[in-house]
Amino acid sequence: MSERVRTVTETGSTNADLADLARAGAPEGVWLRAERQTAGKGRQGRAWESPPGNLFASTLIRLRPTDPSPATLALVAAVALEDAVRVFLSGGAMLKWPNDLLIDGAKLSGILLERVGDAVIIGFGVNLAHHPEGLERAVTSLSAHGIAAPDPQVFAETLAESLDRWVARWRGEGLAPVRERWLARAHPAGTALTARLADGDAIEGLFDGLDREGALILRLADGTSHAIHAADVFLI
Ligand SMILES: O=C(O)CCCC[C@@H]1SC[C@@H]2NC(=O)N[C@@H]21
Repeated sequence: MSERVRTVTETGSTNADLADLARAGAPEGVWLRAERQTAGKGRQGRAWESPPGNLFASTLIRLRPTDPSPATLALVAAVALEDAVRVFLSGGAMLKWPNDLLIDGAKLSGILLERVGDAVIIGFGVNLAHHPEGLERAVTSLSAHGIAAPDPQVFAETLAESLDRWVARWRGEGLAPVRERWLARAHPAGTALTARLADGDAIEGLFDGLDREGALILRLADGTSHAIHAADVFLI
C-alpha cells in the first residue's frame, strides 16, 4: 500500500519542517510524520514531549481567497482528529476549545497551527502509547485507557483522510457543518471554564457555544456574554 504520510525517524519539529517546505513552495496535502521529535513545540511556546510510540505529524493548507477565516482551521483540525480517534476508541473523545481532545477530562492530544505566508501549518500530537507525567494539568494516552496503542503510521493515514474530508466540507459548505460537529463533540453548554488570556488575565464563565466565526462564548456571572478569540481554556 502506498503511504500518503512520509515518515522520518527523528527531527526537531515536524511543524518547523513543514514551515520550511511551505516556504519552498510545497503544495497543500503534504504530510510529514516523525517517530520522535527533539524540539517538539506546543502552544504558547511550550515544549511538547515526543517519545516514540506517539503521533507527531504535520501538514499544510494553502489558503484560497474564497476560504472561510483561516482561524477556523483550528476547529476543522479538531473535528478531523476526533473522527480519527473515534476509529480506534469507540465513543471518541471530548473537545475543549479550540482543539484539545480530552478523555475523562485529561488531555489526549494537542494541535498547533502556524501561519507561513498563504500556508497554514497544522501539527498534531497524539498520546497513543505514552503521556507525560507530573504536568500541572491531567494528561492521558489511549494506552492508559486500556486501548492497544495504534501504529502511529496507521493513525496518521487515518487522520490524513479525515482532514481531507473536513477541509473539503469547510471549503464547500463553510464553517457551519464544522461548527455543528464541534459542538456535538464538546462538553455540554453550561460547563464551567476558565480562559487564561495572553496577558495573564483569566476569565471564568459557563460555556455558551461558539459564535459564527468559531470564537468561544462564555456566559459570565453578571449575565453578560463574552467572546474569546485566543486563550488557554481549562475545565474548572
Ligand atoms: O500545546 C499543544 O496543545 C499543541 C501541541 C502540538 C504538538 C505537535 S507534535 C507535531 C507538531 N510538531 C510540533 O513541534 N508540534 C506539533
